[in-house]
Amino acid sequence: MEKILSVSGLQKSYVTKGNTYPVLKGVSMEMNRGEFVAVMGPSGSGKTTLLNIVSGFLSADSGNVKVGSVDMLHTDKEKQAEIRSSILGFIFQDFMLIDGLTVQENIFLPQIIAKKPVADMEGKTRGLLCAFGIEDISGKYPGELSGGQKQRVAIARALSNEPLLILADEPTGNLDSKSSNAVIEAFLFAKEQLGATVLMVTHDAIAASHADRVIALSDGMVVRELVRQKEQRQFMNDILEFLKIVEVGQ
Ligand SMILES: Nc1ncnc2c1ncn2[C@@H]1O[C@H](COP(=O)(O)OP(=O)(O)OP(=O)(O)O)[C@@H](O)[C@H]1O
Repeated sequence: MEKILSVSGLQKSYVTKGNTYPVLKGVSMEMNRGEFVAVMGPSGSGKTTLLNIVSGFLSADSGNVKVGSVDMLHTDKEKQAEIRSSILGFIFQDFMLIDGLTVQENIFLPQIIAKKPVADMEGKTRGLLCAFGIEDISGKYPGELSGGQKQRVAIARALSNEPLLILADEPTGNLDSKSSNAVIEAFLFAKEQLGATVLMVTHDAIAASHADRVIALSDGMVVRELVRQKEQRQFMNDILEFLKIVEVGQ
Protein backbone atom coordinates (compact mmCIF):
# COMPACT_ATOMS: atom_id res chain seq x y z
CA MET A 1 0.00 0.00 0.00
CA GLU A 2 1.46 3.37 -0.98
CA LYS A 3 1.60 5.81 1.90
CA ILE A 4 0.34 9.26 0.91
CA LEU A 5 0.25 11.00 4.28
CA SER A 6 2.26 10.33 7.36
CA VAL A 7 1.88 12.54 10.42
CA SER A 8 3.81 11.71 13.56
CA GLY A 9 4.04 13.25 17.00
CA LEU A 10 2.63 16.58 15.87
CA GLN A 11 2.59 19.24 18.55
CA LYS A 12 1.37 22.80 18.25
CA SER A 13 0.67 25.54 20.75
CA TYR A 14 -0.71 29.01 20.18
CA VAL A 15 0.67 31.84 22.25
CA THR A 16 -1.88 34.53 23.08
CA LYS A 17 -1.12 37.45 25.40
CA GLY A 18 1.89 35.65 26.79
CA ASN A 19 -0.07 32.47 27.57
CA THR A 20 0.68 29.22 25.78
CA TYR A 21 -2.27 27.06 24.72
CA PRO A 22 -1.40 23.57 23.51
CA VAL A 23 -3.75 22.68 20.64
CA LEU A 24 -2.16 19.54 19.16
CA LYS A 25 -0.57 17.27 21.73
CA GLY A 26 1.22 14.61 19.71
CA VAL A 27 -1.05 13.72 16.79
CA SER A 28 -0.07 10.79 14.60
CA MET A 29 -1.98 9.39 11.63
CA GLU A 30 -1.41 7.83 8.24
CA MET A 31 -3.27 7.58 4.95
CA ASN A 32 -2.80 5.23 2.02
CA ARG A 33 -3.38 6.08 -1.61
CA GLY A 34 -7.06 6.06 -2.51
CA GLU A 35 -8.35 6.40 1.05
CA PHE A 36 -11.12 8.77 2.07
CA VAL A 37 -10.57 9.74 5.71
CA ALA A 38 -12.65 12.06 7.89
CA VAL A 39 -11.33 13.95 10.89
CA MET A 40 -14.00 14.66 13.49
CA GLY A 41 -14.03 16.15 16.95
CA PRO A 42 -15.62 18.88 19.00
CA SER A 43 -15.11 22.54 18.23
CA GLY A 44 -11.63 23.59 19.30
CA SER A 45 -10.19 20.05 19.25
CA GLY A 46 -7.56 21.08 16.68
CA LYS A 47 -8.98 19.80 13.38
CA THR A 48 -8.34 22.91 11.29
CA THR A 49 -4.94 23.40 12.91
CA LEU A 50 -4.03 19.86 11.86
CA LEU A 51 -5.16 20.52 8.29
CA ASN A 52 -3.25 23.81 8.14
CA ILE A 53 -0.05 22.14 9.32
CA VAL A 54 -0.42 19.26 6.86
CA SER A 55 -0.74 21.82 4.05
CA GLY A 56 2.27 23.79 5.26
CA PHE A 57 0.24 26.97 5.91
CA LEU A 58 1.13 26.73 9.58
CA SER A 59 4.33 25.63 11.27
CA ALA A 60 4.41 22.99 14.03
CA ASP A 61 6.37 23.03 17.29
CA SER A 62 7.52 19.45 16.80
CA GLY A 63 6.71 16.29 14.89
CA ASN A 64 6.77 15.34 11.23
CA VAL A 65 4.46 15.56 8.23
CA LYS A 66 5.19 13.78 4.99
CA VAL A 67 2.99 14.01 1.89
CA GLY A 68 4.28 11.38 -0.49
CA SER A 69 8.03 11.83 -0.18
CA VAL A 70 7.84 15.55 0.67
CA ASP A 71 8.72 16.69 4.16
CA MET A 72 6.15 19.48 4.62
CA LEU A 73 7.56 20.93 7.82
CA HIS A 74 11.17 21.25 6.84
CA THR A 75 10.90 22.60 3.31
CA ASP A 76 12.03 26.15 2.81
CA LYS A 77 9.16 28.64 2.65
CA GLU A 78 9.88 29.76 -0.90
CA LYS A 79 9.58 26.26 -2.24
CA GLN A 80 6.54 25.47 -0.16
CA ALA A 81 3.99 27.33 -2.28
CA GLU A 82 5.25 25.58 -5.40
CA ILE A 83 5.12 22.19 -3.73
CA ARG A 84 1.68 22.89 -2.34
CA SER A 85 0.31 23.71 -5.76
CA SER A 86 1.74 20.56 -7.28
CA ILE A 87 0.89 17.90 -4.69
CA LEU A 88 -2.13 19.21 -2.79
CA GLY A 89 -5.69 20.08 -3.74
CA PHE A 90 -7.93 22.20 -1.51
CA ILE A 91 -11.65 22.35 -0.93
CA PHE A 92 -13.03 24.95 1.46
CA GLN A 93 -16.37 25.37 3.15
CA ASP A 94 -17.09 28.57 1.25
CA PHE A 95 -15.82 27.12 -2.06
CA MET A 96 -13.34 29.96 -2.75
CA LEU A 97 -14.23 30.07 -6.41
CA ILE A 98 -13.06 33.19 -8.20
CA ASP A 99 -16.21 35.19 -9.01
CA GLY A 100 -14.81 36.87 -12.12
CA LEU A 101 -13.86 33.57 -13.77
CA THR A 102 -16.15 31.01 -15.38
CA VAL A 103 -16.47 27.47 -14.07
CA GLN A 104 -14.05 26.27 -16.73
CA GLU A 105 -11.55 29.02 -15.97
CA ASN A 106 -11.75 28.25 -12.25
CA ILE A 107 -10.83 24.65 -13.01
CA PHE A 108 -7.94 25.86 -15.18
CA LEU A 109 -6.48 27.85 -12.31
CA PRO A 110 -4.43 25.23 -10.38
CA GLN A 111 -3.12 23.94 -13.69
CA ILE A 112 -2.00 27.42 -14.73
CA ILE A 113 -0.25 27.90 -11.40
CA ALA A 114 1.47 24.53 -11.87
CA LYS A 115 2.48 25.64 -15.41
CA LYS A 116 0.74 22.75 -17.17
CA PRO A 117 0.79 22.84 -21.00
CA VAL A 118 -2.41 24.41 -22.42
CA ALA A 119 -3.39 21.32 -24.45
CA ASP A 120 -3.18 19.08 -21.36
CA MET A 121 -5.13 21.64 -19.40
CA GLU A 122 -8.04 21.73 -21.83
CA GLY A 123 -8.26 17.96 -22.07
CA LYS A 124 -8.07 17.50 -18.32
CA THR A 125 -10.70 20.16 -17.67
CA ARG A 126 -13.10 18.72 -20.25
CA GLY A 127 -12.73 15.29 -18.64
CA LEU A 128 -13.49 16.65 -15.19
CA LEU A 129 -16.47 18.71 -16.36
CA CYS A 130 -17.97 15.55 -17.89
CA ALA A 131 -17.06 13.35 -14.93
CA PHE A 132 -18.86 15.67 -12.51
CA GLY A 133 -21.80 16.30 -14.84
CA ILE A 134 -21.14 20.04 -15.01
CA GLU A 135 -20.37 20.48 -18.73
CA ASP A 136 -23.56 22.47 -19.15
CA ILE A 137 -22.46 25.09 -16.60
CA SER A 138 -18.85 25.40 -17.77
CA GLY A 139 -19.40 28.91 -19.13
CA LYS A 140 -21.32 30.17 -16.11
CA TYR A 141 -19.93 32.33 -13.33
CA PRO A 142 -19.94 31.20 -9.67
CA GLY A 143 -22.65 33.74 -8.81
CA GLU A 144 -25.02 31.87 -11.13
CA LEU A 145 -24.59 28.47 -9.43
CA SER A 146 -26.28 26.66 -6.54
CA GLY A 147 -24.25 25.74 -3.44
CA GLY A 148 -24.03 22.09 -4.51
CA GLN A 149 -22.90 23.05 -8.02
CA LYS A 150 -20.26 25.41 -6.62
CA GLN A 151 -18.91 22.69 -4.40
CA ARG A 152 -18.75 20.23 -7.30
CA VAL A 153 -16.80 22.81 -9.30
CA ALA A 154 -14.50 23.24 -6.29
CA ILE A 155 -13.92 19.48 -6.16
CA ALA A 156 -13.23 19.31 -9.90
CA ARG A 157 -10.81 22.22 -9.48
CA ALA A 158 -9.03 20.51 -6.58
CA LEU A 159 -8.59 17.41 -8.76
CA SER A 160 -7.46 19.25 -11.88
CA ASN A 161 -3.85 19.16 -10.87
CA GLU A 162 -3.91 15.45 -10.06
CA PRO A 163 -2.79 16.12 -6.48
CA LEU A 164 -1.45 13.38 -4.26
CA LEU A 165 -3.78 14.49 -1.51
CA ILE A 166 -6.98 16.54 -1.32
CA LEU A 167 -7.63 18.48 1.87
CA ALA A 168 -11.23 19.46 2.51
CA ASP A 169 -12.26 21.68 5.43
CA GLU A 170 -15.97 21.32 6.24
CA PRO A 171 -16.97 20.83 2.60
CA THR A 172 -20.64 20.27 3.45
CA GLY A 173 -20.75 22.88 6.22
CA ASN A 174 -22.95 25.44 4.49
CA LEU A 175 -25.06 23.11 2.36
CA ASP A 176 -28.56 21.69 2.59
CA SER A 177 -28.83 17.92 2.75
CA LYS A 178 -29.41 17.47 -0.99
CA SER A 179 -26.30 19.50 -1.88
CA SER A 180 -24.30 17.73 0.86
CA ASN A 181 -25.21 14.40 -0.71
CA ALA A 182 -24.05 15.66 -4.09
CA VAL A 183 -20.71 16.64 -2.56
CA ILE A 184 -20.22 13.28 -0.90
CA GLU A 185 -21.14 11.52 -4.16
CA ALA A 186 -18.51 13.64 -5.88
CA PHE A 187 -15.90 12.61 -3.29
CA LEU A 188 -16.81 8.95 -3.69
CA PHE A 189 -16.61 9.31 -7.45
CA ALA A 190 -13.19 10.99 -7.13
CA LYS A 191 -11.99 8.20 -4.90
CA GLU A 192 -13.44 5.26 -6.78
CA GLN A 193 -13.06 6.40 -10.38
CA LEU A 194 -10.09 8.75 -10.21
CA GLY A 195 -8.14 7.17 -7.35
CA ALA A 196 -8.16 10.39 -5.29
CA THR A 197 -6.99 10.42 -1.67
CA VAL A 198 -9.13 12.73 0.46
CA LEU A 199 -8.71 14.04 4.00
CA MET A 200 -11.88 15.79 5.13
CA VAL A 201 -12.48 17.71 8.35
CA THR A 202 -16.17 17.61 9.18
CA HIS A 203 -18.80 18.02 11.89
CA ASP A 204 -21.26 16.21 9.66
CA ALA A 205 -21.82 12.62 10.83
CA ILE A 206 -23.63 11.70 7.61
CA ALA A 207 -20.72 12.93 5.47
CA ALA A 208 -18.22 11.13 7.72
CA SER A 209 -20.16 7.88 7.51
CA HIS A 210 -19.20 7.64 3.83
CA ALA A 211 -15.47 7.77 4.61
CA ASP A 212 -13.29 4.67 4.92
CA ARG A 213 -12.11 5.75 8.36
CA VAL A 214 -12.87 8.43 10.90
CA ILE A 215 -10.04 9.83 12.97
CA ALA A 216 -11.53 11.19 16.14
CA LEU A 217 -9.77 14.12 17.80
CA SER A 218 -10.47 15.39 21.25
CA ASP A 219 -8.49 18.02 23.08
CA GLY A 220 -5.61 17.85 20.60
CA MET A 221 -5.20 14.09 20.63
CA VAL A 222 -6.37 11.20 18.46
CA VAL A 223 -8.67 9.44 20.86
CA ARG A 224 -10.21 6.91 18.53
CA GLU A 225 -10.11 5.58 15.02
CA LEU A 226 -13.33 4.24 13.59
CA VAL A 227 -13.10 1.98 10.59
CA ARG A 228 -15.91 1.71 8.09
CA GLN A 229 -18.26 -1.19 8.67
CA LYS A 230 -20.04 -3.22 6.06
CA GLU A 231 -23.24 -1.72 7.34
CA GLN A 232 -23.15 2.04 6.89
CA ARG A 233 -25.79 2.45 9.58
CA GLN A 234 -23.54 0.72 12.12
CA PHE A 235 -20.63 2.98 11.16
CA MET A 236 -22.90 5.98 11.56
CA ASN A 237 -23.97 4.76 15.01
CA ASP A 238 -20.30 4.41 16.05
CA ILE A 239 -19.65 7.98 14.88
CA LEU A 240 -22.66 9.37 16.74
CA GLU A 241 -21.65 7.45 19.85
CA PHE A 242 -18.14 8.96 19.71
CA LEU A 243 -19.52 12.47 19.25
CA LYS A 244 -21.85 12.01 22.20
CA ILE A 245 -19.00 10.87 24.46
CA VAL A 246 -16.58 13.68 23.57
CA GLU A 247 -19.19 16.40 23.64
CA VAL A 248 -20.45 15.33 27.06
CA GLY A 249 -16.83 15.07 28.24
CA GLN A 250 -16.05 18.70 27.37
N1 LIG B 1 -4.22 31.71 15.34
C1 LIG B 1 -4.64 31.31 16.54
N2 LIG B 1 -4.20 31.93 17.66
C2 LIG B 1 -4.61 31.52 18.88
N3 LIG B 1 -5.45 30.48 19.09
C3 LIG B 1 -5.93 29.84 18.01
C4 LIG B 1 -5.55 30.22 16.68
N4 LIG B 1 -6.18 29.38 15.81
C5 LIG B 1 -6.92 28.53 16.57
N5 LIG B 1 -6.76 28.81 17.88
C6 LIG B 1 -7.38 28.05 18.99
O1 LIG B 1 -6.93 26.71 18.94
C7 LIG B 1 -7.97 25.79 19.24
C8 LIG B 1 -8.14 24.81 18.09
O2 LIG B 1 -8.59 25.49 16.94
P1 LIG B 1 -8.98 24.73 15.59
O3 LIG B 1 -9.52 25.77 14.66
O4 LIG B 1 -7.86 23.91 15.13
O5 LIG B 1 -10.15 23.78 16.12
P2 LIG B 1 -11.25 23.01 15.31
O6 LIG B 1 -11.32 21.64 15.91
O7 LIG B 1 -11.00 23.09 13.85
O8 LIG B 1 -12.54 23.83 15.70
P3 LIG B 1 -13.88 24.11 14.84
O9 LIG B 1 -14.57 22.79 14.75
O10 LIG B 1 -14.63 25.06 15.72
O11 LIG B 1 -13.49 24.68 13.53
C9 LIG B 1 -9.20 26.64 19.51
O12 LIG B 1 -9.34 26.79 20.90
C10 LIG B 1 -8.89 27.97 18.86
O13 LIG B 1 -9.52 29.02 19.54
